[in-house]
Amino acid sequence: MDFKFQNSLKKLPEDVDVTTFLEHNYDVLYVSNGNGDTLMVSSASKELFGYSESELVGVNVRELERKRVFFPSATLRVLEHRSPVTLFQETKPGKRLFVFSSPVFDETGKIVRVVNFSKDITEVTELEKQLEKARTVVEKYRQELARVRCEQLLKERMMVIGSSKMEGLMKLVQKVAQVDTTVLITGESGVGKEVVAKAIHKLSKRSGGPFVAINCGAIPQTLLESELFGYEKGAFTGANKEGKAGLMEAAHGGTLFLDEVADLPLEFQVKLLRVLQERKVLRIGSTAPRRVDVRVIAATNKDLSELVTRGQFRQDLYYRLNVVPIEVPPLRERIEEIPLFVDFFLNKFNQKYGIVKRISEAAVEVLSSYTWPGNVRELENIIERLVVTTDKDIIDIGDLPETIRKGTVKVSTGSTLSLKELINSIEYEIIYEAYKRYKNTYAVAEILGVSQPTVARKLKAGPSIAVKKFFLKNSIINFDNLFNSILNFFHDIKR
Ligand SMILES: Nc1ncnc2c1ncn2[C@@H]1O[C@H](COP(=O)(O)OP(=O)(O)OP(=O)(O)O)[C@@H](O)[C@H]1O
Repeated sequence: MDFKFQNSLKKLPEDVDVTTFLEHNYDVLYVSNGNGDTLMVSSASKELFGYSESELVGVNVRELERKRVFFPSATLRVLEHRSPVTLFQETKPGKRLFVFSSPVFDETGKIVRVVNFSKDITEVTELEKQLEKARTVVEKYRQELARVRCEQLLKERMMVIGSSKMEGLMKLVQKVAQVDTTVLITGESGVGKEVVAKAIHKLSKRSGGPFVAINCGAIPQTLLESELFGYEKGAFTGANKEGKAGLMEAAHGGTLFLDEVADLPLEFQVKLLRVLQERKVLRIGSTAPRRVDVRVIAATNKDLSELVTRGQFRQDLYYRLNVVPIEVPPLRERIEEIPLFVDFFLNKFNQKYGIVKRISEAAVEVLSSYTWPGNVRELENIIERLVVTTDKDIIDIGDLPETIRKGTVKVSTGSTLSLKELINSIEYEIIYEAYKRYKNTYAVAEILGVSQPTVARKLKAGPSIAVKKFFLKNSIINFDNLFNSILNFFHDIKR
């Protein structure tokens, strides 16, 4: 009979590289007739199917599939679709085969043979499984390592993390540290944006590499390009004779921290964007770009999206930097951390100046009720000043600067609060303070001489929106501050 193989390769799905498959020798050849009866199996059949050639010849592949000698049967799929198939097959002795199966037609288009070439991939599959297991183990170790490193940060007392807000932030930091994505850290001045950037670097696989911080606002515009990208020898008058690598190259293998990124001039933003996209820098005066492997973390205390709207920051660069945004909350939103910070900085400056100063609980309490417009940096500066200037061993309330002792933040007389709203805010604060102490609206009602429903209603209503805005605007967070602020307010009015 005149058999001819269909020109089957052209009809295969594109992702199946059968040529490569056939070039690599197969382990078993299996031939059936157009009815699915086994005509011939090569000698590996005993090992791969659990049956010898003589046991299989004459048996129909439907029966063999039903008995799970092999499953699924490639021959049956070929008979069904009248075209070649490739599939993975499990066999009775637990082997896994990759099967390429093709029909053979006679002149009338009838399938007269189905030929299977099978490759034993059991070992490969086993290896893949082991690899997957190994990957899972590595991933577990990686996560564990990140956790240990994070603990280390705390143990080495590198940073204070003591509020639910900062704990949540650190969880995000641990996650982003594992991947090389660009991060944009936002937050008021002095909240610890650089500290967070350093933590990301420390927790990442780049921790062995450099951490290069650039204050984009502090470098004169004319020097930005040479500072960041470097220059070749003789690139411009006054340039170093040997040429110089820029900070970008200095950060190779590590992390580049672009602080105050909003201060970059627009023309320079285009150049930076190109470098970030291509990961290559071109030194001034050079024509050969150099590859740089850096992870970029940017920070700003400005609203970049607002600057984009105003056309002062390039939108494309904004998107490039704002892949993962992290917002560091101001110190007034994590006041529970203030005693930890006091302790942290006291230790730091005791060590720096080789002295042993302590601080009274009462002084810590006063420090904790101040609103810290300058955030952590302001608190740090004050502790340093106290350590250096206080004569006694124990720093007490009397040693604190007057502004902090009074707990006041200057209130501008341009306030829009009416007298009624001021009275409302005082009333609310009194009820709220009493409720904090007695934790019972009936007790509060009795002490303040009002009815319980009044207490409950006023507590539920809270201060008016105008009062809340007033509080925010003047950074008032507690009763002492409020009271002092209001006194100041009246004082200013009287003058
Ligand atoms: N969580 C923290 N633990 C310990 N020190 C901190 C922490 N946060 C901030 N600091 C300290 O406060 C000071 C200000 O922090 P940092 O420079 O990171 O703030 P920043 O937000 O980057 O400020 P800027 O907006 O001015 O660039 C630094 O001396 C830093 O060491």
